[in-house]
Amino acid sequence: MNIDFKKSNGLVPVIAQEYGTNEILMLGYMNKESFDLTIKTKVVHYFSRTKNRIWKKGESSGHIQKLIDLRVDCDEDTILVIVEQVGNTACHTGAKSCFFRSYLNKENEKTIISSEIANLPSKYGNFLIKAYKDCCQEHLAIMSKDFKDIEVPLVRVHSECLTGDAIGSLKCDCNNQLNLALELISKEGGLVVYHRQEGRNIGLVNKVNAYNLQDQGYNTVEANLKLGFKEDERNYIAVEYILKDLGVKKMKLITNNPRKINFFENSGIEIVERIPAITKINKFNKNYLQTKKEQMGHIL
Ligand SMILES: Nc1nc2c(ncn2[C@@H]2O[C@H](COP(=O)(O)OP(=O)(O)OP(=O)(O)O)[C@@H](O)[C@H]2O)c(=O)[nH]1
Ligand SMILES: [Mg+2]
Ligand SMILES: [Zn+2]
Repeated sequence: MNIDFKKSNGLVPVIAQEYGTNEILMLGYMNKESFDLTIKTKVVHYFSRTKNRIWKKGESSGHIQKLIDLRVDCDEDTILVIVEQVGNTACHTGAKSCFFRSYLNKENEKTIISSEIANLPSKYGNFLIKAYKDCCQEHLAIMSKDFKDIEVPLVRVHSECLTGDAIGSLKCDCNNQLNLALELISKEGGLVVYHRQEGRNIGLVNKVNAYNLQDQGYNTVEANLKLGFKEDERNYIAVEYILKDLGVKKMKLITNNPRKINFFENSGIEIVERIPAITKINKFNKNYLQTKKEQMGHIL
């Protein structure tokens, strides 16, 4: 396989895509030298047209791109690099992807698509479900059958915790909170948004690395920071879209987290009441909950 560096005066466009999520992160250029450096070091080096020199992506921010695969297109004049994006940030603005704005849709608004509504009988009762897909994840809205008739429904926005929700991990309170929310909406009517931003949006691999650091004595906040993330990397853009799509104008939000409340206060959806999501403490999640209270401001 050859790469046609001659076609555009020694430079070839390079699309960077995140391994795992397939998210498009950025477009850059490579000359032969930066290409060779990338292959040799397994860290992506571009040729910066602005700086007019070889540019190791993340050289000053630390947000380097570890090379997982490099593909060449059919006529060998465009490169696709599949990368692990360190720090979850490819864009100099702090956004994950440089393509965070939409020209067709409202500025800064992400394009979100959705499914039809279907029935979901469950051990909690009979629900309706509707799935959504944004740039990065698929999410699920779980509604009680009478949801549309309730003026101020109970709403739980639950971030994905595979270890807790599916495996029953005792390190956190996620599984219990999810059960509590599903029981409540089944009884009183309402909605659970299952928000697939795993591990406060650092993803599963990074969360397990954070757990490894916690095994070594770091707390949940310190572990995130040590891995180069903020304590909480979540955003609720998709959730706001989902709530508005389902016609929620007022809600009783089930949460202990002041950040979630702040977000929705600026979204135009009124929080009429906060319903605490307090569940059983055990010896494995005691310190985790203590840290959330002391360092993340959770109302516990
Ligand atoms: N990075 C990281 N994420 C964690 C850890 N433990 C749990 N999580 C994630 O934390 C998130 C918890 O989600 P939620 O329960 O919806 O949010 P919350 O901040 O606890 O707020 P409320 O439960 O609403 O009070 C999930 O995405 C979990 O996967 C951890 O030690 N490190
Ligand atoms: Mg929680
Ligand atoms: Zn959890």
